[in-house]
Amino acid sequence: MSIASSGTYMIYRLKIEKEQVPFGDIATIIDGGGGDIVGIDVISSGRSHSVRDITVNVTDPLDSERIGEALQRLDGVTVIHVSDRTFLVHLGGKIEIQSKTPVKNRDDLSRVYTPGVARVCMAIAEKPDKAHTLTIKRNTIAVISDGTAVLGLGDIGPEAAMPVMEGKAMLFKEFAGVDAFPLCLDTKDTEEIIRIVKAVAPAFGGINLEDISSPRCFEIEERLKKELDIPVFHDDQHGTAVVLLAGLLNALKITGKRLEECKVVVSGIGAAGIACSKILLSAGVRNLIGVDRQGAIHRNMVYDNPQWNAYAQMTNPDGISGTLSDVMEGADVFIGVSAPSILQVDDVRKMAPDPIVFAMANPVPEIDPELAKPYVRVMATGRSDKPNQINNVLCFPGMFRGALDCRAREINEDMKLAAAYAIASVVRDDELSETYIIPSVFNNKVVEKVREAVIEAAYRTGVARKSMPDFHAEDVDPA
Ligand SMILES: NC(=O)C1=CN([C@@H]2O[C@H](COP(=O)(O)OP(=O)(O)OC[C@H]3O[C@@H](n4cnc5c(N)ncnc54)[C@H](O)[C@@H]3O)[C@@H](O)[C@H]2O)C=CC1
Ligand SMILES: CC(=O)C(=O)O
Ligand SMILES: [Mg+2]
Repeated sequence: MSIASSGTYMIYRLKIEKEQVPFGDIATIIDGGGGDIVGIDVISSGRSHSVRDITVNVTDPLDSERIGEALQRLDGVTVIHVSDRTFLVHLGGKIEIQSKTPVKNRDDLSRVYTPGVARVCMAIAEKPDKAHTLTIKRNTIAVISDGTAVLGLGDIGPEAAMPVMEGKAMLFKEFAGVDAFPLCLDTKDTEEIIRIVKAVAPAFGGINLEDISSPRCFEIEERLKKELDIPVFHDDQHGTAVVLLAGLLNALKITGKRLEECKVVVSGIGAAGIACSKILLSAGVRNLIGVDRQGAIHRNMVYDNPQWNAYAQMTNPDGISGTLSDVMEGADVFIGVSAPSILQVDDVRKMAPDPIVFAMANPVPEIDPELAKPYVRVMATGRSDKPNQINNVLCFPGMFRGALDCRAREINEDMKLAAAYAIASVVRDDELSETYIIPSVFNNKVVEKVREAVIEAAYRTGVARKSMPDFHAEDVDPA
């Protein structure tokens, strides 16, 4: 299974000599090279030649190169250029800033900027809390990364991380109306990241940390949570954990097992793996074994990573050691947040009856779902081109929508658990099946239900700063 196995659209702009080349020859080359023609647009047509854009779906980037080369070799065809629709959508970035009010004349100018703006500044200077209503803080969060654990691509640096962070920002806006601004930092230093985030925090109503590698991500999040009065949420930890729990609650309804009696193996004890393990323990799992590169994490070892020492105390009650393959014996549930293709079919075959496999590494899962399918009862991945997509996008838009709407000072454990149950509840019992345990990211009930559950939990736990009765009134009265 490759990064692009869902297919990508390539556009070949060809100059075709009409007398020399029947279109069938071009179609044969594309078809033989593994491409599907999905569109033909005539760009210009003269007496002797035409220029056409041929849009082709290819599953492997290497196929697209081979098709281009084969077309170039065809007498009477000139390949003018080849473009990749995925790259085209990234040209100049994917988001922009827009004004909410026009600036057409002197009167507009004097209200949005000086001198009028000065009165608003002074109102905030006298009562800093007004920043929540009179600035973008009310609806804007920062998506912050240092580019060290980007998807499953690893430490690819801040510039290369930007397309993912811009993508997250789009999803916040599209799904929940939250304005999100991507900030990729050119430092891996924990203290410097904390200092920078604190310094930019006045402009934002929340901080979404993204793709920061472990174990630094834990300290960065913990410190920022303590030192800031706005929600700080490391999405790879908690967003993933919330959606995983939602999916597992529904999968267990199908297999008829209880969390308390399941043996759960978690592969990859990094940011996502530790948070997934913690949420499962707080939801009732007792027998959970974490496995990383050197095998099962257990309490008879002392690890350099302090997170693992704490982890060993909370998990693996029988102190089992061994490889991933060893601990898969009799497991009811496998959760993968580690690396591509590390789970073998034989490991799945060793699992207890009705096994549940969530292979969530992106973009390539721990096991190809097609290979695992004959042996698992419920299979899920992080991918949008397969059934049961377990992806944190089901959580973070609604989570921040709710947190901003009640002006929560933090996102706590109750809010996360509430979000998980809310996501699970979107799939009704009469809809539930092996291939439908988790709602689609396009199901608009998800954000609504997560928002409501998060707000309710925020009030219940005393972290909401808007008073309940004023809640809707203030939405229409920004002063
Ligand atoms: N589907 C989803 O919503 C999400 C998926 N992920 C995916 O989970 C994976 C991990 O992400 P993070 O926790 O943020 O990264 P991380 O870098 O914090 O943790 C990864 C962990 O996996 C371990 N690991 C690497 N290769 C391994 C192997 N061969 N066997 C066992 N353990 C191995 C590493 O040592 C590390 O502890 C990535 O592929 C990421 O794309 C992460 C967040 C959300
Ligand atoms: C989905 C996501 O946040 C990740 O793979 O890192
Ligand atoms: Mg991420």
